[in-house]
Amino acid sequence: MTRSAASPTPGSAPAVDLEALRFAYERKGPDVIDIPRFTAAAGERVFLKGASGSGKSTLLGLIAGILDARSGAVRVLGEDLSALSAARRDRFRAERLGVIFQMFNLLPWLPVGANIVLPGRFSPARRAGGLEAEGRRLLTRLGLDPQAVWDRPARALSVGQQQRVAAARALIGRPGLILADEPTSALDADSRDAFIALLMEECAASGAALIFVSHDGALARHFDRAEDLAVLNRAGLAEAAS
Ligand SMILES: Nc1ncnc2c1ncn2[C@@H]1O[C@H](COP(=O)(O)OP(=O)(O)OP(=O)(O)O)[C@@H](O)[C@H]1O
Repeated sequence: MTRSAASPTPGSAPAVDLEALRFAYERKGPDVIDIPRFTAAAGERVFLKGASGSGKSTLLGLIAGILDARSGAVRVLGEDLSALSAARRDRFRAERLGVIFQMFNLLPWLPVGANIVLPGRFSPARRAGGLEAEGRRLLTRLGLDPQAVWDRPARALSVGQQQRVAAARALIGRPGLILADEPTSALDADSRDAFIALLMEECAASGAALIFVSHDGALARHFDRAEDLAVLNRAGLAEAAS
């Protein structure tokens, strides 16, 4: 289901470059991920389709440096993650990646605005420019009124609104790569299409690559390229999951 690929910026490292990547949750357990090769060019927006349990969140965890590969290479924005300590990987993630993960929810007791500008606390690189102005601009673009929500605790928003706040937080400070794990699951079809269109525009404007995973193949048409995890991942979890 490969579509036309975006042209990479000449001379820039791929956003993601996986080679002979294998991962298991248990030391002697079966592979959950077995991907011979996967690359996403700088600035490329890639859709990864996979059934529930096919390894989507696990793969994003490996690309984000949250999980350690059993073997193989995970290169992200030119950095070989296996060569970094866990602490350096955490810093790399804070400085260079934007994540919209099911498991990385907002801090519920913090106001929306504080959640959005949080990446700037951990990374000088993402502090450049007016963080608050940029956060308010992103919220507006994502269909939320900053006046109304900036000072409200995140937990007071609906799940769909919280997903949009998480998107603004991921985009702030122009990270080189955005990882998104089913960020539209709480949205109706119209809001979902609008959300994806805006996410794509914001990634294009900031030059960020995007890896977006979902079980919903209908979303593939929005992206530069679409891949099926059942084909990419030889661990063969998809049959078991479907
Ligand atoms: N912490 C864990 N420990 C052990 N096995 C796990 C763990 N997390 C996931 N798995 C297993 O790894 C496989 C892939 O899970 P993963 O969460 O990556 O799938 P997914 O495609 O993201 O699923 P979903 O769409 O339902 O979120 C599944 O068989 C799952 O049971």
